[in-house]
Amino acid sequence: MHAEYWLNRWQSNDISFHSGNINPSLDRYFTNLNLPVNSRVFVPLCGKTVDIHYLLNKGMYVVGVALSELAIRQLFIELALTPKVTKHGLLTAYQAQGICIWVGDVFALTADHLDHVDAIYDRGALVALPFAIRNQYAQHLITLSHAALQLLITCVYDQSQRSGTPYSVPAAEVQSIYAKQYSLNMLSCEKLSQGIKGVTSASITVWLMSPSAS
Ligand SMILES: C[S@@+](CC[C@H](N)C(=O)[O-])C[C@H]1O[C@@H](n2cnc3c(N)ncnc32)[C@H](O)[C@@H]1O
Repeated sequence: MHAEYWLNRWQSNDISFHSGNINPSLDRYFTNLNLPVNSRVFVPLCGKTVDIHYLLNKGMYVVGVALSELAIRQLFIELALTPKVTKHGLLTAYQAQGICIWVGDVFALTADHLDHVDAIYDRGALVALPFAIRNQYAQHLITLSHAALQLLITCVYDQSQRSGTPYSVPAAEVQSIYAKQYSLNMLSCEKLSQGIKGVTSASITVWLMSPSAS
């Protein structure tokens, strides 16, 4: 049901979540990640975000996962890269210089598929998932990446005023799913002047999450 919803959205080009511009919070806070060139950045539920172009231009190796093969074909066309495509069970890898995108369900991905991860960039991923699976997703990311440093962007609004994505993920929920493994630093929390999808009071919150010393 969940997969079908997203695949239909890509099929009908109903991709209002996709922006032609680099996410301003990524540009503002990328240096906070302090990543050397050739670091491996995991972009879960990546779609064809132009933030991947940004990360590649910063010399990062990008690893992503996305349900829609159509999105990933478009991503490689827009990057002007010809991927090598290989099947690995339930997943298909699209690879080119500096990038590997896994097409399939994020929950089918294992740490072996990803290899080492230096940082995670989550924009439009946690907030794309319903409450019932967000904790499972968060624990899965921790397992996949061994709790790699993470830049997380969420939106916050009164969920009772609308249903559907992007879901509101308030600070208390971020803390409850991530505080065990991470030290959480809210870099910013800014009101959206236009609100979000008809809800007038909404904000965007950016978190820098560093692995806790164990
Ligand atoms: C809100 S969009 C955000 C895409 C991208 N992060 C961006 O910022 O443009 C959510 C994306 O997650 C993908 N997706 C949803 N559930 C997924 C899953 N279980 N595994 C992999 N990708 C998934 C959808 O196809 C969609 O492209």
